[in-house]
Amino acid sequence: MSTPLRIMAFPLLNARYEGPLGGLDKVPRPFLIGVAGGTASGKSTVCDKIMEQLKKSGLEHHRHVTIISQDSFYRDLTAEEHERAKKGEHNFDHPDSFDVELMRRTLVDIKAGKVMELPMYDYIAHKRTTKTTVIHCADVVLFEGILVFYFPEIRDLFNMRLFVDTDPDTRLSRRVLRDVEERGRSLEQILHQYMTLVKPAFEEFCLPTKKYADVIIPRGADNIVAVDLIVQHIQELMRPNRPGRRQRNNSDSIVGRPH
Ligand SMILES: Nc1ncnc2c1ncn2[C@@H]1O[C@H](COP(=O)(O)OP(=O)(O)O)[C@@H](O)[C@H]1O
Ligand SMILES: O=c1ccn([C@@H]2O[C@H](COP(=O)(O)O)[C@@H](O)[C@H]2O)c(=O)[nH]1
Repeated sequence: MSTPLRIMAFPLLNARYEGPLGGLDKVPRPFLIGVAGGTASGKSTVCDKIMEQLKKSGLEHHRHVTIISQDSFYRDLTAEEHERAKKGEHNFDHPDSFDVELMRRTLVDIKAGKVMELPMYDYIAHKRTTKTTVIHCADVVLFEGILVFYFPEIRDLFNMRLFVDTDPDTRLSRRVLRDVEERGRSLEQILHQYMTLVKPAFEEFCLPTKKYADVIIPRGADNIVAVDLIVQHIQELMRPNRPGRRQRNNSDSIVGRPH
């Protein structure tokens, strides 16, 4: 049995939910950022960079930042599915692989300021682990995953949407190295899963969601300029008593947006 998600307590006194960018003078806290992109595009690395830079800023503007992964919301596998997964034949890249309602409720609770404990995912065992990430008093929550923009009920919860756009050959070579080193896969299994399931699902379900991004980050974490601009923008939005703060307009963008 995999570990269920747990809510530890009810809303914090200072938490509030105000919808995208709140009212004219308030920014929602936590500020929820969706980070999508293909497998091994650098989503986690970009999130780490954003978190590092937000935390680095002076004490006065110190931010509590948490990163969570869509992989915590994979549905539990049946024994038969688990056997297929071990051979690289279960489709973890299809939207049906995720428990979308659980994902939605969890994000709504996070936005409402509830203290949440989310299990981390074990890619070797193909299930959630007993290791958890606790979300508590976060100013910024980054939610990363291949299909975080695919489901409208999830997509609409984000205050900012980033898409990490990395060349497919680069992604495949990174995935091979990572899955051999960290996820206990053989080269044959990685390539078989990639060609039959991962690549077709990327083209059908993930790539079309790029159009929902506020910012597209070419080359991922190598793109220092894009990461710096994003961090500056978040800092500016979250600056207390910022004059003239206005509501988010869906046509707003920071670095660029798709056509
Ligand atoms: N800019 C980069 N240069 C070199 N290696 C990178 C870069 N970004 C990510 N990686 C490596 O590629 C692999 C996948 O990166 P990761 O950030 O985990 O991607 P994702 O979260 O999209 O799957 C990891 O092993 C990571 O260390
Ligand atoms: O048990 C599992 C769960 C997921 N995968 C693969 O992982 C990637 C998503 O993770 P990234 O960090 O974004 O690469 C997805 O493409 C799945 O194919 C898996 O192999 N096994």
